[in-house]
Amino acid sequence: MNLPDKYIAKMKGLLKDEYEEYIESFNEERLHGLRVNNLKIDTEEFGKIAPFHLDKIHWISNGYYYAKEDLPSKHPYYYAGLYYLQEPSAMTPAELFGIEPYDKVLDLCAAPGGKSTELGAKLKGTGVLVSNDISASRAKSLLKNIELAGISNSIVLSETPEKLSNYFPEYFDKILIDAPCSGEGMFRKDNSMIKNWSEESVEYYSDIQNGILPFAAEMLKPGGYMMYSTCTFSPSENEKTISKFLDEHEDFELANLPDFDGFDRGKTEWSSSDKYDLSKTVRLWPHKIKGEGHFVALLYKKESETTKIFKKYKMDTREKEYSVFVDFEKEYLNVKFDRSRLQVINEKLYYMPKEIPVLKGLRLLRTGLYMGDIKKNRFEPSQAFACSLTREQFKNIVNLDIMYDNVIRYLKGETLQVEGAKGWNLVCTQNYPLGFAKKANNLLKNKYYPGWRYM
Ligand SMILES: C[S@@+](CC[C@H](N)C(=O)[O-])C[C@H]1O[C@@H](n2cnc3c(N)ncnc32)[C@H](O)[C@@H]1O
Repeated sequence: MNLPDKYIAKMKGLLKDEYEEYIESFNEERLHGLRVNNLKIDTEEFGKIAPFHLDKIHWISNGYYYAKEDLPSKHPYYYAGLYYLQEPSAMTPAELFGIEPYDKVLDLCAAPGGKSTELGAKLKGTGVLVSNDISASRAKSLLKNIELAGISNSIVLSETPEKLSNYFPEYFDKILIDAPCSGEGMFRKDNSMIKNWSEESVEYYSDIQNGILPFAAEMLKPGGYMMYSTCTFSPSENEKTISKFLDEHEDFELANLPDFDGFDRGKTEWSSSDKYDLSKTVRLWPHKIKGEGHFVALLYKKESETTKIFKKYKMDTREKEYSVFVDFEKEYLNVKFDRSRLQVINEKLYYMPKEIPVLKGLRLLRTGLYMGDIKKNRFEPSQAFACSLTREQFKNIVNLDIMYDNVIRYLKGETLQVEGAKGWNLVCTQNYPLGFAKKANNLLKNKYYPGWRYM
């Protein structure tokens, strides 16, 4: 491991007696983590059906370590959205945040969606999840992961925090800032992070973090919580960022995070003042826990009267614009969608979250669930819609046995010759939805989204 001399000197200074243990942790194999998507399947049930070598991650209720040779990204259950592959320590912020159904949640630096997909699962289809990333290309993978996970109540954006703050004043109950950082905690997992490291890069990221936090604060309701996390060790990006923020925001205070075996705490002596008890924050070290490096802080915005109002989004779609969907619903669905949330935009039908602000002028990748396309005489359901459904919600099912190659053939976009009712079918494996197909004559026409095909 070729660590920069200046980095070694800095870590020796921070860790003192513990430095040798830290360095030895680089000789250990990196760990592989998988987080079960509880929107689709219960954690214990997944443990029973998954053909992987699983070991529970002790501080993550739905997290498992898997063996490298399991290749879970190649398994059809991955395509059914049953889990997300994520480094174990990176699961910590969403696990500790205390998201509750009906919360309005913002994930400000969200791509590619490791934490957003869990925040969405914890909302259980209620409230609203706004997932944003400043990088338009990274926001595209974020959208895919949100759709694959079956999260239906989300807005996906690619904006600056400053611009967002004009649209969502004191709107959110909870905001996660998983900040861009110098990535020191990922050195063992990703060698390229080492090459990009310099003392200047630490200062560069610290400036960005200090720039993001005040805008996040403006979007949080009084009485709401803001979580700040990084995957780096440097105090300038962790304790010092938090103490600087608290110096400038007297309406905020640090909230305590729980303790688990192997957790270390943040250090007040590593911040720029002794005014705040940084031991309420959490530090994860690769020599103390089976995971990489992470820092997590929880901030509480004190209660006060909110004076901020946001301009409400008004639905402006009349039933006749989506009448083809109503026919589709009668013929194929066992659920009825709330008419007041259906919105047609450019011949696409969306199921919108409730009580959202006007979004005009923002770089939007998705508002709500993209259900499908309104064609002249018919409705064409989308891949995202298939991912949001359970087997019970659709009338015609083609259930492919996981043991046979028809599952992979379907995911590759091939036409199958299998039994099925005429018209639209929800294709599942072991009753977990994968996508749509349309039965005509004796063939099952494959409607799996071409951009997501199995490679
Ligand atoms: C640590 S990564 C986020 C990882 C993500 N939360 C996950 O769990 O998959 C930080 C992200 O912040 C984004 N970013 C950088 N500067 C930003 C800014 N000023 N506003 C919003 N996002 C920003 C980057 O594009 C990057 O995707």
